[in-house]
Amino acid sequence: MEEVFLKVNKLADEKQPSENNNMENDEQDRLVQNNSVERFRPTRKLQGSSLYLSQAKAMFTKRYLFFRRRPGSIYGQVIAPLIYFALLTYTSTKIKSSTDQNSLPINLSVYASDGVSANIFVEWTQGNFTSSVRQGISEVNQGVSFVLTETNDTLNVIVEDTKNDGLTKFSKHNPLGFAWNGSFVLESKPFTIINALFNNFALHSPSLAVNLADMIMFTNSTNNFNIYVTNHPLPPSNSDKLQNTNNLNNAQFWSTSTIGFGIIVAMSLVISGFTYFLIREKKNKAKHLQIMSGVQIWFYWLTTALWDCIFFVGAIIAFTIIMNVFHIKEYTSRTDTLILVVFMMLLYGWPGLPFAYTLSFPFTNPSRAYTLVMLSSTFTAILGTIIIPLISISSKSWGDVIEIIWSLLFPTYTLSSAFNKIYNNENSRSVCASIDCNNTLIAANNRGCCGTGDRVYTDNILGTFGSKGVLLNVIILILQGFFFWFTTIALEKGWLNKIKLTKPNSEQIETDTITIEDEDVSREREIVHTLNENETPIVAKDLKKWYNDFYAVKGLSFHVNNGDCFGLLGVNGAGKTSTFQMLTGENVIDKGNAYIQGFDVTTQWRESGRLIGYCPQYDAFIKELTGEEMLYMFARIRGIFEEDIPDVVFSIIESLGLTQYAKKQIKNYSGGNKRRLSLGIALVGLPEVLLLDEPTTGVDPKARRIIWNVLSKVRESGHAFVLTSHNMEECEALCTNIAIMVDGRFKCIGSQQHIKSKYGAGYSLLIRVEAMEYIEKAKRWVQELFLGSELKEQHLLQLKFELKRNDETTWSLLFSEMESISSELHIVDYSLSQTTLEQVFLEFSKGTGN
Ligand SMILES: Nc1ncnc2c1ncn2[C@@H]1O[C@H](COP(=O)(O)OP(=O)(O)OP(=O)(O)O)[C@@H](O)[C@H]1O
Repeated sequence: MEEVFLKVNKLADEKQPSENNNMENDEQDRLVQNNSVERFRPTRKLQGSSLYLSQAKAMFTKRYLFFRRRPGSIYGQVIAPLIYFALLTYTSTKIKSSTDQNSLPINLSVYASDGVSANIFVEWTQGNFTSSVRQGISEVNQGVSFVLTETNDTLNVIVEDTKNDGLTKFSKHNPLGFAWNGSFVLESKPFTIINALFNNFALHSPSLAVNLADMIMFTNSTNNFNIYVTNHPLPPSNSDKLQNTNNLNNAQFWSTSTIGFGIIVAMSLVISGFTYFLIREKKNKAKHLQIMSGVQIWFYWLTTALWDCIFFVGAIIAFTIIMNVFHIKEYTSRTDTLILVVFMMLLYGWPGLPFAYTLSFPFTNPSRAYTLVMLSSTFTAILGTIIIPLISISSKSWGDVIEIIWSLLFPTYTLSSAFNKIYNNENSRSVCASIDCNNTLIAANNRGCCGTGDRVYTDNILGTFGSKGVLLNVIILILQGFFFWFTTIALEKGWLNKIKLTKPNSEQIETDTITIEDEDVSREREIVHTLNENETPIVAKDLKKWYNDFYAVKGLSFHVNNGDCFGLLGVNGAGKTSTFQMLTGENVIDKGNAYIQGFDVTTQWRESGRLIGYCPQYDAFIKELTGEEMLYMFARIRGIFEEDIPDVVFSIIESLGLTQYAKKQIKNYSGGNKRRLSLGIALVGLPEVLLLDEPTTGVDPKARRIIWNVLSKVRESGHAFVLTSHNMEECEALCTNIAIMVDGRFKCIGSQQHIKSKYGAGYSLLIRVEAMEYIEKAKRWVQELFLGSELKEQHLLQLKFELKRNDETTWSLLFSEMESISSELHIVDYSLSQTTLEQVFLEFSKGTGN
């Protein structure tokens, strides 16, 4: 079937040469054949600072391309924080604080609106009382439309009108009433009594009622003057303003807090964005591959932090501009305060970045990490901002203690607390600036501004502890920085894993090692113990691995020489990938040891990693990059000269048949093309040793053959490699030595021929009959003709037998016997072959549940 597939593929390519490929099929095959694998490895390599520069270029290009091609990260890390901060800063400017208020004329104008006149009740009117009321009101309410309603039962009228109009509408237009209460003469002086009634819906209606009552009285006696009433509150005193900044019920407090909240949320958004890329790279093992390929751990984190700093500083510049645009004078009007604000924000980056890095370690889902880091940072800081002042109200000392603890735990709270202190200090300073402290009387009454020891603000906020200065905040931020960088390094180095690692007890290990072993496997173990690790490219000595209590790899020993390909075969879950991961340093070797070109993998996995081209089972890509960009990145990491990179990358792309996909983003690649690219990454710079974990899974037969050609050439050029594959044909084509692994152990080891001869029954016979009715007869006849033969498989019309080898059996005899029965048994076709690797493999995997 595979041959048919290849033929059809060729025909299709001939018919549509330009659609599927830029090159003719044969031309590509020729190129692959002729393309020397030595082109993968230029003769010169960068060293020292040039290598670091090249790797820095790789690291920054990767981040830049990822950022450019993911609009979501631009929104999350740039636009959202800016919008949020701008909105909250704007809101803070709208919160009214204690300032001078405008004067308010006390007259009827507010009651005559919406085309309705203000209504004044006139009760028990006598003589010209009504006209006096009208005149008195008119005098001081020029241009205001009002009507008078005469009644002897005001209460009843009000009740009825309120019922009809509703309380609000009634109250808006019925502010007052005046009742004639008689006039009399007392001690020859005339007295007139008027009752002024007011609707207490409005605060100023009593003063309006009294004023108009006076006007009505004056109208009766004289016409010479009017009384106009205005309500103009006194400006708030300085002590009012100073109290306001610390008063939970006051607008000033909330104005400060609003900006504090703005900083908390905006900064939380910025730093939580730093986790996203890190988790993606860690999860898909692209980070491990980069570190294996030559990026030092410290350099990886340095370049990561530098890239994040670019964003961080950009965000700070934008926040500063926003504060200036909205004229938050407490932060912006004095240059040294503005510098302090910027300094505090910059200082926050010292713990803020590693805080996000530390929190990124437990996560595997980048989006979830982004949300949780953002929420935890925001929530803890806002909680502190609200709860700590409340505690301080009941107990100042407890408030101070909790503030220090909270600040130590959460950098975002520490920053927000510093912002509040700066705001309050500057606000107090500007209040005090209007007080004349040279006047001893004023100074004595304003010790908060004019005193020395007990002043409400400080000129040296950066150097002051306590509620007035930010020195404690600065110290805490610096300490936090050291702490969170330490936790980042500890998690990266896996120090915590070492503490919690549980191993099976030594008794169990011994029992596991002492099981009966194949003699070839034992011999290989002895060889490995005697050979010189410095002269053998790959040596594995009694490798053991367990995952908690599960013993996955049980003491593997093997070695691979230059020019050899060691095939690691095994059923799913046999422990192949775990073995690879131990060889590459991705997984800790729990017992035993491995050496790559003499480097001890347990202690020098980064050094040994540089000599390994690793094609992992998973796709360790940054899928927003193109295949070509990915190869460029690894070429830079491996220290290939910039001028040599195009040729290296081009020859790899060409050899693996990836030309037409090279400039496409990896996220659009098919599974097979991703595998090809993974292999391409392993081939960059052609390291001494190749570890290839199922490099052709999912690759079509034609591309598989292209890959085999390349790998054969790599092997012939003297490189050593280990290959795992579930494709036996692939192992037969490429491997010089093979081991079959079952349940964490080698069941056999040796050359292909040795394994086939030792474990294979002899020959394999495959026949296909014309119809189902001939099946039973065919089974009987074959087993009678070839004594000891065994039926291994039956699929529809196809039967597969294993024939026993003996001294007399020859190929000619087998064929002549088959020819003699083929027409009698209605055999359509048959094939005879030596026992294949696959059959040996199937024998070993019996009973493994696979
Ligand atoms: N991180 C892990 N934690 C717990 N068990 C694990 C872990 N990784 C692997 N295992 C277990 O160890 C055993 C060996 O796994 P491994 O991936 O090495 O097998 P494999 O031979 O590579 O399989 P496959 O052919 O499917 O890739 C399996 O039983 C697997 O479930």
